[in-house]
Amino acid sequence: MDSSNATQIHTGHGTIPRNPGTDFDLDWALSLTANTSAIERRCATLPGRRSVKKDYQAAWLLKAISLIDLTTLAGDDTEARVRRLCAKARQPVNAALLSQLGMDGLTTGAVCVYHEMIPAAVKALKGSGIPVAAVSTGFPAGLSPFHLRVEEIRESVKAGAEEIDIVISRRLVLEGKWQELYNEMRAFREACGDAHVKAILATGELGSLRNVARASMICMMAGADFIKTSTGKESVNATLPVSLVMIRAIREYFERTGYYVGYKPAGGISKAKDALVYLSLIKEELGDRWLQPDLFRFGASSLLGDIERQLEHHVTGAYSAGHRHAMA
Ligand SMILES: O=C[C@H](O)COP(=O)(O)O
Repeated sequence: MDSSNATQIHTGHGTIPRNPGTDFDLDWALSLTANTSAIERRCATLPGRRSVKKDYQAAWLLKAISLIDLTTLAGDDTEARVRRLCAKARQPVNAALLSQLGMDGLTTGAVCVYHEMIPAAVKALKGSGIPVAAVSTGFPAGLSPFHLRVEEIRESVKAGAEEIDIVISRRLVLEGKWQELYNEMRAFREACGDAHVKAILATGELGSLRNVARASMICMMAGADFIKTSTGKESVNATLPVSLVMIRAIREYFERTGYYVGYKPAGGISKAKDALVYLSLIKEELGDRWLQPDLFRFGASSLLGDIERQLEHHVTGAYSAGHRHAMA
């Protein structure tokens, strides 16, 4: 494997090497299995656990905001909608509330749009440091001609996207064509150049958790910077069992290669309490280092609204409790 593409990723949390990928290793990929009932048992315990402590809930909700790829992926997207979304990414929560919480300057992790909307997003985010992510390669089905899918990546990078969310060919997983999947992912990664590539597996269409584990590993071997569950357009999108399988594949890849790969659950995550469960899962399975925007994102179009409502309740609750205390 030529690792000349390997670069350092500089973040506010230190420098990590970008995943250059490894040689194709079929035995390794096929050694991954998934015990569905053990995975479901593990996931069932998560919502009741307290890795993300209740007392610190507001802080965790603020952390969740910093990890959102704020998304609009609709056929009727307009530049005006994208501009509004970018304004929200720059200032995700009411400024007075942020100030009360001591979090002036908080932004979302990125804004995620279709190719046509990249220029509007780049312009609206100028100077903010918030990257534009573009979905690509014939998103969401990924069934356009291969050379056009590769070209779409190049065009999106040229237009200013710093992150590219590609979709894999699900049929390659369903037909067990692992070498072809590796080659496809490798080509997508190369077309991205310096832009970070997130590999969307569309897990709801892969047939089994074992396929999810193997597809995760193949994409990481081929140089994915992130693996992502879903497009948001499948009938089943991000779930906890799928997340556990993908996260454990990330851990195994890290333990064997020393390379960090990020994780992005996406699709249908719209409640603050669900976001906290995902953060618990990451904290327990991968550790705090993965709870930074360079290694974790939520792909979500409506999560921010619920987090904002919960934060408002929290602050109002804290103030009224303080008020009661002061008047007693
Ligand atoms: O990648 C992001 C997803 O498409 C967003 O899905 P959502 O609209 O269900 O939050």
